[in-house]
Amino acid sequence: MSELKGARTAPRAALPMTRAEGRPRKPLALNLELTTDFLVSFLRDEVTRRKGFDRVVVPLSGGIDSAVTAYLAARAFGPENVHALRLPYRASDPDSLAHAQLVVDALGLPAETLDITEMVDAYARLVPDVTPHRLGNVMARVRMIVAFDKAAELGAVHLGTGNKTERFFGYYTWHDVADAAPVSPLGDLFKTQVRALAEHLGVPEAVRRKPPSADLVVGQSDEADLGISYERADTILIHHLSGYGDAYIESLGFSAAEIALVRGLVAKTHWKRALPIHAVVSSTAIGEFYLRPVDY
Ligand SMILES: Nc1ncnc2c1ncn2[C@@H]1O[C@H](COP(=O)(O)OP(=O)(O)OC[C@H]2O[C@@H]([n+]3cccc(C(=O)O)c3)[C@H](O)[C@@H]2O)[C@@H](O)[C@H]1O
Ligand SMILES: Nc1ncnc2c1ncn2[C@@H]1O[C@H](COP(=O)(O)OP(=O)(O)OP(=O)(O)O)[C@@H](O)[C@H]1O
Ligand SMILES: [Mg+2]
Repeated sequence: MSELKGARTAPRAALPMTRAEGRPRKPLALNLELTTDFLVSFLRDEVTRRKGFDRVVVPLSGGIDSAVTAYLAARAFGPENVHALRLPYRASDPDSLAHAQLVVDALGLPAETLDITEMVDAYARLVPDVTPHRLGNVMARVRMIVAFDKAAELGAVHLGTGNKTERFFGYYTWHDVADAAPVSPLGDLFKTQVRALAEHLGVPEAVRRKPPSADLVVGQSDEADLGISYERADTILIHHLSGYGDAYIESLGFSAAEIALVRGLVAKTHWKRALPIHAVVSSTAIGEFYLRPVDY
């Protein structure tokens, strides 16, 4: 894997084609072996070589994104160095715990369950009219607090699990456990690519087959919230991002309403993909004049 050592960008052969290279026939297809090698190498490079940690915490929900993250981490650091953290709330789907356990057992990970109900409900008592949507965001951010503290206890960093589809749709809680993580391996993979990778890595079928859910509000599912399936959304999204116009995307079998939905979700969430903004009042402003993007 020497050609991958130190690389932050996957070799070209792992990436789908862009418009400039001709019409992609299967634009979401990945070289799964090469992508796996790259992501394992990326994790070692970012966590160990650049940051000096050899253990990670993976908040494990029983869903496919955190399962794939755990599988990659187990290859990168060895299962004994991947601490699986299950963080149920009292209203969480019981399957979430059971499916997380399947991953723990399959990989042989050290695992821990910390119930976040008291933390979340303590806040809910302060704000009795809090809506389910807002309380869901509180849960997601409470998980972030716990993941950082667990990482501090273990001398580790926690891994983010966000994928590219949810990042482009702004379908996550800003600065939550999946977003505000030091290192994230899946952020440039569409959800359907994460599914393909999950099969390639041998993630248990029960985890791969169930409908994606944030599990923050009872009965919630990603595709119902978004109003479109990931299969259809990803194909529209990759063509939109590669510069194809509506007429061409419609010719692939998508409706004007679906295309408008996808374009609209991307357009209204640019702010979420950016870092918090600081006023600039000097010639020594961080990120403007003081540019040191990588710590060595
Ligand atoms: N234009 C703008 N520029 C800068 N900041 C802006 C802003 N608009 C809102 N904000 C701020 O951001 C807040 C809203 O954003 P945010 O707090 O993220 O919350 P919001 O976008 O309202 O909700 C997050 C959505 O993601 C879903 N989710 C969350 C976590 C995980 C998953 C999953 O798939 O697992 C899904 C969740 O169910 C919910 O539907 C506002 O309250 C405001 O403080
Ligand atoms: N109950 C939980 N325990 C531990 N971590 C959780 C829990 N719920 C959510 N998380 C963390 O938040 C992340 C975001 O949730 P999300 O639902 O997007 O991903 P997922 O559950 O792994 O996959 P899917 O999208 O298929 O449900 C998870 O990947 C996980 O890291
Ligand atoms: Mg989930």
